[in-house]
Amino acid sequence: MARRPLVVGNWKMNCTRATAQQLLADLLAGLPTDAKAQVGVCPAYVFIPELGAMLAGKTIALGAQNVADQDQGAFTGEISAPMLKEFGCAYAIVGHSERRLVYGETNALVAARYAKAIEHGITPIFCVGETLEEREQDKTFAVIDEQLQAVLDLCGVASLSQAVIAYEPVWAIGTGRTATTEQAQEVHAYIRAQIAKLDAEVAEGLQILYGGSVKADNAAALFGMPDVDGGLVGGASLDAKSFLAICLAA
Ligand SMILES: O=C(CO)COP(=O)(O)O
Repeated sequence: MARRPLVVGNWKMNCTRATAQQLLADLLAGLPTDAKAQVGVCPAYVFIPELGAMLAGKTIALGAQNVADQDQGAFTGEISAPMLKEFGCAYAIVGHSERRLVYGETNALVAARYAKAIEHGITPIFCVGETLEEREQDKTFAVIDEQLQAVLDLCGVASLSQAVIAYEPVWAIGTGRTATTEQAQEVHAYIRAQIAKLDAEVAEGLQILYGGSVKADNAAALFGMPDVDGGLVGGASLDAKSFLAICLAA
């Protein structure tokens, strides 16, 4: 089964109201309608209503950078899946390393967020990946096993047919230090093989994105690897020209 490439821009906590609109307008103007890759953008929550309106009927998909583990209630600062759905979000990133490491989100919390996205028909972009220290201690696969297992325990392998996985080695995020194509392929193939042990069909159809210093000049090589199905792009997604070049490399 051929997997369609997917390229998603994670804008993180960047842009003003005006620059967010301009960036999206430039992407809409520059992305060919017959682009091979599905393209998505994940702006900060406050920009979602306006950008969602700009995207009505367009081919670029809208996503959020996180999603609550609850539907509604006394959860100050959280945004629920039904709220995101109402504003047209097709995707929600869960378990980004910045959430895990800066804000202390655990595997269990990430799995609960993932579950809510699935329950409400939002595709979670489930991030996994090791720190530099973990890689140096040869713990990469063990760390990824634990991150995956939390989601498998709560939601089962079938849920992955409605999800996307993003492998983001923490040491490659925002550092300009990209994983080599071989390093990325090795981990992507490992993730797919682990899932294939449980369900070969789900594993075959699963889009596994690479994230971590994806740029216009390394995207084609990364996306050319057999188990790399696109990218989750941070810094380079804030510049329309470079993000469009990355999209077209997929
Ligand atoms: O964290 C990332 C995407 O979610 C990657 O960020 P950079 O592309 O800036 O390294």
